[in-house]
Amino acid sequence: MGRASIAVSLSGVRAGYGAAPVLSEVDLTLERGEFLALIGPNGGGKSTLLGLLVGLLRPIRGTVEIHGQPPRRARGRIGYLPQDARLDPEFPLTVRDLTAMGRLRATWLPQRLRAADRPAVTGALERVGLAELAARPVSALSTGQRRRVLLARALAAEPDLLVLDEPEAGIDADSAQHLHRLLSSLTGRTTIVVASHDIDGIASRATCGVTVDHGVTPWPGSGRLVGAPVHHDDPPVGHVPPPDGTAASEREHARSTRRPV
Ligand SMILES: Nc1ncnc2c1ncn2[C@@H]1O[C@H](COP(=O)(O)OP(=O)(O)OP(=O)(O)O)[C@@H](O)[C@H]1O
Repeated sequence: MGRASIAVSLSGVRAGYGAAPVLSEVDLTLERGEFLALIGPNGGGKSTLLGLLVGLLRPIRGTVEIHGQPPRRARGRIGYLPQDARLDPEFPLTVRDLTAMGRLRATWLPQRLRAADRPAVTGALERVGLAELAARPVSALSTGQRRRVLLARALAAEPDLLVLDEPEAGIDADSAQHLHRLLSSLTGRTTIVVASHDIDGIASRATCGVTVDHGVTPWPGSGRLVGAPVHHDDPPVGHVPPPDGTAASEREHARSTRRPV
């Protein structure tokens, strides 16, 4: 694997919000088109890791690169679904408006949507099954529908890297099935990083995975992910199921109590 095919690279990363780091010694390399699942306990650092990828958080130590650039410079290539997006209910924004924000560049200058942006917006709404609600105010949506619009916003960017923080949260069973199919259809073309507690759904569809618990531990078969640099004779990208176990909650617990190696 050459440098050009590397989408995400974290090397010797330590990150957090205060004196004690949340994440330490994180090395992780992801090839273009791979679908990486992050699982782990509450507070383990999944959102923190995603924040590093999208440039919301800078590492205390180490480097983070997206397509060879610092994340802030690569922002135009990243679509991000945050876990906790605050939407002002008083702000008169339609479903289409919010989705279209995914097309805007990261700048404070006023911008107009170009005609060429419209198909991407319409396509993103169709992909999340909200085309019929395009003209509805966001304030009139259910929690799950709002989540799906935010996913549409991330998709509308037509990103090289899609970063999703618990996309399954609050959505119904049909929408979850839809989401699984969507992620499978993007795999191989778009690099995907998803933090999820949906081990049997989303995480089982990933091509590789790590448990995040103040460090990262690759799932069996995903060893290539940890430790840069990556070499040409690495095994090909393939589906890597989450470790076996019994009930999903037990599996989650087993993983969440495992320490980084
Ligand atoms: N903005 C912040 N300021 C201070 N501490 C924070 C902040 N965001 C997260 N933390 C702390 O960092 C740690 C990791 O949080 P993070 O949200 O990354 O975990 P997570 O694995 O995504 O958890 P969950 O599964 O609950 O979403 C937690 O102890 C949390 O309290």
